[in-house]
Amino acid sequence: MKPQGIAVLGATGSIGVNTLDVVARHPDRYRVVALSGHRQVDRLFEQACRFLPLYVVVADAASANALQGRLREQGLATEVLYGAAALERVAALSEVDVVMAAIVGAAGLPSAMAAARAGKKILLANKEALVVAGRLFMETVREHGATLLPVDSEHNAIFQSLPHDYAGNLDASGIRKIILTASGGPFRQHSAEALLQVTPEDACRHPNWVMGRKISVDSASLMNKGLEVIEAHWLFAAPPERIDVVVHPQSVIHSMVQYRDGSVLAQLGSPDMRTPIACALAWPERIEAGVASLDFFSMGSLTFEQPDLQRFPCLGLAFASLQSGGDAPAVLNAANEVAVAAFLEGRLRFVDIAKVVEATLAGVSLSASGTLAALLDKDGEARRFAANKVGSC
Ligand SMILES: NC(=O)C1=CN([C@@H]2O[C@H](COP(=O)(O)OP(=O)(O)OC[C@H]3O[C@@H](n4cnc5c(N)ncnc54)[C@H](OP(=O)(O)O)[C@@H]3O)[C@@H](O)[C@H]2O)C=CC1
Ligand SMILES: CC(=O)[C@@H](O)[C@H](O)COP(=O)(O)O
Ligand SMILES: [Mn+2]
Repeated sequence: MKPQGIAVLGATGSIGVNTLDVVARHPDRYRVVALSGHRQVDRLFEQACRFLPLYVVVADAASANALQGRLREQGLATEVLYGAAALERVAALSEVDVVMAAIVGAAGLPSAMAAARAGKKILLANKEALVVAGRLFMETVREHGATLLPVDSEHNAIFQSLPHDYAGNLDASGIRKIILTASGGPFRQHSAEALLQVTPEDACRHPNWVMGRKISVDSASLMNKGLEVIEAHWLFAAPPERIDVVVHPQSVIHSMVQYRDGSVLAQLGSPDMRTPIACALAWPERIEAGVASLDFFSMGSLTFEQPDLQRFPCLGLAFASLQSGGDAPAVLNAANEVAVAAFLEGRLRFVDIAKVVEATLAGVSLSASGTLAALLDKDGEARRFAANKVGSC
């Protein structure tokens, strides 16, 4: 069997590194064609030396020139490209069969769309692409015969728990509800007063998962779960009222599908992203991912709670934006990206993230607009509004 060509966009991040860990276990199956990073050029250099891609992509010309020189010194033929257009180019290369979309934030949308337009097999970690442009992204996937496989652990669990021939109709498949599990994050048991004092380091200390800083803060605010509700809506054609969120602090059950006859199918596993990555890479086959089996006897109990929307309003805001439809989720996402960046830089309190998002949803005019250009314009407008709001918090 000829190895499949893979482009890992966001290779230097948490998902990217885990993807390369799985890929390295299967040199007979996968050949790395392209890797991208943004600021972590040293890490990208090491990855290029190990995986010998045809192309690497970095943020700017200066980094590209420096990296090209270092790679030449090593005798490597890898070509270094830079900028957003280069990400779109490598996502559509004829040598690429599979694109891992693992850039964080709305910045990952154009390259994920390019992969869809080129009819690639897309392993989607970048949930923000679906939050910003879910309808358009799903239409593009269908129109160009691309294959979309969810990598986000909850959506991968749902994908595994759905009928294999699921065609986007819950009723036709006898499904009552999609049940997303949430760990509750590092502040699950914090009082409202304690939340006033938390730091970026506290927020990035997730109880179960090791992840990038932006998604870690989203998990702490429950915005991650809100983004995942919107992601599930588009991936599985599930209306908001058919999506439930259940807090499950152990992160062993990664999500569930409840059927009409009372059955609930779930996917369980250790909290290790190599499992959903390997599942998506090899589907419908199963490959070794380097993840140990669950040890049921040492696991202790699995528990469940209601999410608390008073202390964690971001989840409610995300549901409300999904109900509003149109560009409201894009506005929610843009405001959240601005607020989270400000929090991580020490310019905003944790509790003010939700306030900035709420004010932006109320302050920016919302519309039913559908084109990518209109959504990106709205994203820019929402970012400017949110940045002003951060300044006045
Ligand atoms: N981490 C996890 O376990 C999970 C992550 N996800 C989702 O996967 C995506 C990636 O998350 P994660 O790996 O944690 O994030 P990281 O912050 O660890 O990595 C992000 C990657 O994107 C690159 N990047 C950042 N900004 C830009 C930009 N403007 N243009 C191009 N590339 C950029 C980074 O480059 P560099 O580091 O070189 O600057 C890095 O390679 C997110 O959408 C997240 O929600 C979903 C489920 C689980
Ligand atoms: C690993 C993964 O998929 C993350 O999105 C994870 O789910 C975060 O956990 P919580 O948002 O449930 O805390
Ligand atoms: Mn998730």
